[in-house]
Amino acid sequence: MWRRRFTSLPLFFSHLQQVRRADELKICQAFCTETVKPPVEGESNSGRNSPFVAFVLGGPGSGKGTQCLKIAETFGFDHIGAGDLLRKEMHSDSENGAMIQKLMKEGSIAPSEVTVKLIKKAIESAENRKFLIDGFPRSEENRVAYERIIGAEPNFVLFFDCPEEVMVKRVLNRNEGRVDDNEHTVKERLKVYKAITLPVANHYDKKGKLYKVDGTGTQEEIFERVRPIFASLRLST
Ligand SMILES: Nc1ncnc2c1ncn2[C@@H]1O[C@H](COP(=O)(O)OP(=O)(O)O)[C@@H](O)[C@H]1O
Ligand SMILES: O=c1ccn([C@@H]2O[C@H](COP(=O)(O)OP(=O)(O)O)[C@@H](O)[C@H]2O)c(=O)[nH]1
Ligand SMILES: [Mg+2]
Repeated sequence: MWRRRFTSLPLFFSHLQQVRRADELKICQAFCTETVKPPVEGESNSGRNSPFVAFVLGGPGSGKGTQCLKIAETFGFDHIGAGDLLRKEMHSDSENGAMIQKLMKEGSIAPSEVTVKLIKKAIESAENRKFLIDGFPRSEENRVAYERIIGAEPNFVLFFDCPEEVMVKRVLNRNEGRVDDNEHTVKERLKVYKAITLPVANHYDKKGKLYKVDGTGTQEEIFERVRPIFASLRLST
């Protein structure tokens, strides 16, 4: 049976030397509380086998993908990049391909049912039961759709806090041939992020599930801020 346990609280706090007291309280709440919503019949995978899920949020270029790779490698999580799933769908023969490309170019958000369906499929097809869901939910509508279809809230939410000018610089230097890595789209994406995605972070903050990490500095420096959070998890099957 899949169960979550948060053990060794003293060890956990000793790891968090650089973390402010308020954040310690938040992360403690994050690991100690969990609300599981009643699932919609036939749509949910919640229950005894529900996976351990961390949403990873932050603006465009805040370093979500980069840090997820490190977390996945170090702590054995599967990394589900919502944007990566949509790009894969866009490059396939899917009926949604053209629509996704248009939305990405505009910096808009894809319909929830499309993204949640892709995420659900990725979760269900994995052997792993620990997931980082990177870049999702991007709107309150995304969040509600996920919680309804998956039938559970995330266990906690990691949030990379980064100044706009740093994020823009990183995006414009990303050089991965993405349709949205240009000055016009990044400006649109920042507007969408502030108006539509930040309320999702605020929602989880109010529930004590948000863990905010300073997203500035080198990749290694940032990972050293992230490491204690995951090092303190005690998951058992
Ligand atoms: N700490 C960092 N310092 C400098 N560049 C970074 C840092 N973290 C990531 N990058 C680079 O910035 C770009 C955006 O990072 P990425 O992880 O894709 O961010 P996000 O997924 O949040 O959009 C990538 O080219 C990445 O290599
Ligand atoms: O849940 C999601 C995730 C991504 N996107 C779209 O995909 C783009 C790129 O997302 P990604 O997470 O790859 O971008 P990042 O923040 O990593 O730069 C976003 O601007 C949206 O257009 C979306 O619609 N829903
Ligand atoms: Mg990314």
